[in-house]
Amino acid sequence: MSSESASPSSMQATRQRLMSIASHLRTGSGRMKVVVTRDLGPDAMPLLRERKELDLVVWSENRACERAWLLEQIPGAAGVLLMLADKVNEELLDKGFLKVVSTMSVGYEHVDLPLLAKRGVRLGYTPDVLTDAVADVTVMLALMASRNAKETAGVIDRGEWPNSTWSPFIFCGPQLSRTPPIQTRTAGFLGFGRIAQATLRRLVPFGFTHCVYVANPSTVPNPVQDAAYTKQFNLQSVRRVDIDTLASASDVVFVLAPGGDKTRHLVNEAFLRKMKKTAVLVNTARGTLVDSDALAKALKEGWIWAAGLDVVEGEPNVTVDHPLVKEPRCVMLPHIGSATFDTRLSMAACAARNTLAGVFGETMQAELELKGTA
Ligand SMILES: O=CC(=O)O
Repeated sequence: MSSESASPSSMQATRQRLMSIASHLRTGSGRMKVVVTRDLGPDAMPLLRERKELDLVVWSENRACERAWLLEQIPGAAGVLLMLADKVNEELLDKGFLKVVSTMSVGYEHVDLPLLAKRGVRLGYTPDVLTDAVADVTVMLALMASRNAKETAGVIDRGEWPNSTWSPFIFCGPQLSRTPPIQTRTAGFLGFGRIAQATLRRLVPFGFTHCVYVANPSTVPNPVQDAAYTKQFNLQSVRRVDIDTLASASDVVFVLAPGGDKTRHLVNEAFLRKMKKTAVLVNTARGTLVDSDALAKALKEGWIWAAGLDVVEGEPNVTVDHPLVKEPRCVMLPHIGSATFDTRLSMAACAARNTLAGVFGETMQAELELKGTA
C-alpha cells in the first residue's frame, strides 16, 4: 500500500463523516442540528430555543454530560455547545461534520486546536465577560493564602477557638499591601493577558510598586511596551522578564497563562526553589501549568509561604488525600473563578450566540483565531 492509501480507520472515519452529512440532508427538514451539553438556564436557553431553524438536542440532566451520549449525538450536527470538561478531539470530530464548536469557557485546553483548524471547524469561546470575576477571585486567593485563611478558618470549623490563646505572632503571614516598613511590593505574572492585567489593576491600590511578567510568545525585553505599561498602571516599573526572574523577584506569582502542552509544568521544582520564602503562588488559569507534586513539596519544606489554587491538575478528581489538600497553607477552590450569576449568564449567552453565528456562517461575539495552529 502506498503511504497515500487510506488506512481502514481513516476510511471508517471518512465514511462516518459522509453518513453524518447524509443523515442531515435526509431529514429534509432544512433545520440544523445543534447539540448542547448542559442546559444553560431560563435566560440563555431561549436564545437557542427560539430559533425554529434549529433542531436542538440538549443534555438535560444536572450533571456532566456523558461522553457516550455526546458521541452519539454528534452525527448530523452542525454545531455543538459544550463545557470545559467535554474534550474536543479526533474521537468527537470524526463522528460528524461540525461547522462550529462553541465552548462556554475562556480556556480551550480541552480543544484540539490544530485539528479544528485542519477540519475548518470554527471555535467560539467566552473571553472578556469573565475577566472581572476571575480577577476578583485571583486577588481573593492571594489574600487568603498569605493570611492563612485555610488554617485559621479551620480553627473555627473544628471548634478550637475557645481553647486557643491569643499570642503576638500566632497565625501571622506576609502582608499583601505595602505599608511601612514595607517599601516595595512586586506582582509577578506568568501570562499577561486580560485577566492578569485586570488583577494588576486591583493590586495598585494595595500599594504594589513593581510588576514583572512573562508573556507569550517571547521573553525578550520589550522596553517600549513596558514603559507604556508602567505609565498605564502607575507603578515604579513593569518589566517583561525571563521565567527565572519572574520566580525570584515576585512577592506573589500569579499564574494566568493558557493551559496546554506548551505551558505544562512551567511552575516546577526549579521554579519553586527560586521563589522567595515569603512568596505566594496563585493559580487561576489551568492546573496543568503547575506541577502539583513539586508544589506540595515546596509547601511542606517551606520553599514558599503559601499557595492559592482555583485549578489543579487532574481536577475534579481531587479528594481529601490529595497532597495539596493536606497542606495547611494551600487554599484550594473547585474552579469557581467565573462563578458569579452575572458572569455565568453572560458566558452562557455568549456561547449561545457564538453557536448561532457558527451554524449560520455569521460573525461571532468571540471567535478564536485558529490560523497558524494547524
Ligand atoms: O476556567 C474557566 C474558563 O476557561 O472559562
